[in-house]
Amino acid sequence: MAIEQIFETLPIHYLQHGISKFGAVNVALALLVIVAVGVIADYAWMLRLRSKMPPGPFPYPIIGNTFQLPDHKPWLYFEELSKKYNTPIITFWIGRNATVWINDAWTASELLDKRAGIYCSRPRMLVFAELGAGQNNLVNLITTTPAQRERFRALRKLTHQGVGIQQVKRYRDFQNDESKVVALDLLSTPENYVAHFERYATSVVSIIGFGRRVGSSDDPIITEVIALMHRAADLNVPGKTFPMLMETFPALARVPTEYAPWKHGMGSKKTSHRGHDFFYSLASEANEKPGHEDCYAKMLFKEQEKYNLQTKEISALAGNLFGAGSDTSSSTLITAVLAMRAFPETLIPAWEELDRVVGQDRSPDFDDDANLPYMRAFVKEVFRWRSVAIIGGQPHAPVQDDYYNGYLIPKSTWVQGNVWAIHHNDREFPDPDHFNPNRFVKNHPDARPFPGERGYMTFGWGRRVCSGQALAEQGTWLTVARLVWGFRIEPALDERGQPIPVDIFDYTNGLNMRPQPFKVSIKPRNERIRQAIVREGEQALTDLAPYEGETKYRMSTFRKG
Ligand code: HEM
Repeated sequence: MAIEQIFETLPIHYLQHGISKFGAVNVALALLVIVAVGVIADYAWMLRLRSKMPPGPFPYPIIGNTFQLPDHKPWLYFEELSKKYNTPIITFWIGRNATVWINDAWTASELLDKRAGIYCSRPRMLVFAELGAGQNNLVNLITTTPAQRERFRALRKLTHQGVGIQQVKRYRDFQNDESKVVALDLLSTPENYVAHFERYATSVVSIIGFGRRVGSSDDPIITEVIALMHRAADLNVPGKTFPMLMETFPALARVPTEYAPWKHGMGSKKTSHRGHDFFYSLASEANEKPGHEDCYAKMLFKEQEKYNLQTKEISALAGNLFGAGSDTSSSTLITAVLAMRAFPETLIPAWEELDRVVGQDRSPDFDDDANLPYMRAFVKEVFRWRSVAIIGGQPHAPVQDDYYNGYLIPKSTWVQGNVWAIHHNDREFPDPDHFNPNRFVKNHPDARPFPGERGYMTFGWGRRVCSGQALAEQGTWLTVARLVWGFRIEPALDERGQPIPVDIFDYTNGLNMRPQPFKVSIKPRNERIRQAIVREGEQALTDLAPYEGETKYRMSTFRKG
């Protein structure tokens, strides 16, 4: 803390006065001594803290370990460090901030689930929160004081009124219809499978939020909003380049955005927290439009007075549907296609089960879930194999000092669950890069103990566990089951007729990761199934007609300020 305080308490007029009285050289020397003493005191504080915290690489003054971070995929590096220090939790200094990385399922469960009351907060996050979605957005909300905790409970309750476990059952009809449209679209333009998944995921949350479906991949909600979410996910990976380097040098965040290229446009007053005004406008537009009385935006306005909701809060709650629920769900579906392409042997038992239980004249429905245990295991393995939120989303932070195995984890420390390492531990998941649904088949020899009933930690932990988990799980199950039931996912061929290989490690470097574009052949399994897909898809489009509509707002207009 010492250094920041020195700079903050050094008003410029004292400096001018000092220079005229003692001369520039003397003042410069005095300043140097003050800075040196400050740095030494600060470093002593860091090292003292380090001696009590979980092990990790030795930090340097001011910069900590920041410059030891790799250029890409830091989760692999933290997994390695955990092995090197032979401990499930390690400490890594981002500048002068100690961050703790949990690399093991049992430790994550012990700290983040069992001690959920302690690890329920978020740390101060400069890039993701203060310059990004806002520290007061539910996803980033700090909950150290009783007032903050009360606000957190209110915002979380409102979110659950939109996408809680009970609520999302109401959405099954249109979610199912949108998923049938995906299958229909895959018949005509299979090469655009990524766009179809993005449209599906965005449309589902848009109907929930605003009573309006997204019928085309050219809809600005996709071309502008989702593009922005991708950018945000890419910029928010711990790293030694800007903008994340501002976490190491927080003073740089104070420079006005127009003079600070390192901020990558973040924190601009004109855009007021990443398009907030845009989401508020979308919500109030939906609120004023007659019909779809049960959409989330209308509920927020109805509850505005009771919960004293501010404009920014309405905006953030509405925007979170897209921010948290669209890229995540579509990336998971892309991963499912990669798994199906790379591990075709896993489809044979799935087809056997689907043909036996569902048949070929209709696609699987929510009611079939209980009778399709292998399909359920298949989807769980999709969530485990390449989890989209690869570092568990935003960090947690303890609301008080805590001890684990004798190590101190100080209040407000940045605590991150390394989902990559957790889901790649040989002890729980032998041969972890092998896509193997049998790991989740009850009593199968490939199944291993894992904390919690789900068998994976893809949706986070404790009080901050993903609010949209039920929605994402039911939609992913249904769409993956429909894909497996309906299609052969096989190698695409190059111009010489040779199969084009895929690389199961070639993923993006984002906070939410997805496979890099890959080519694949997607064809209906047979004519009978093709006809069922057409019939169901066309009916779904008719049933979805009441949700057709346009918004007059464009995010680009707001962002130009
Ligand atoms: C496959 C899809 C999804 C995945 C893998 C996912 C994963 C996550 C993860 C890992 C977190 C952080 C949890 C933690 O801090 O412990 C999170 C938080 C959150 N997610 Fe999701 N998510 C998905 C879909 C959704 C959807 C569809 C919605 C809503 C429509 C949603 C809304 C949220 C919200 C509001 C939070 C913040 C919770 C808080 O801080 O209290 N997510 N999600």
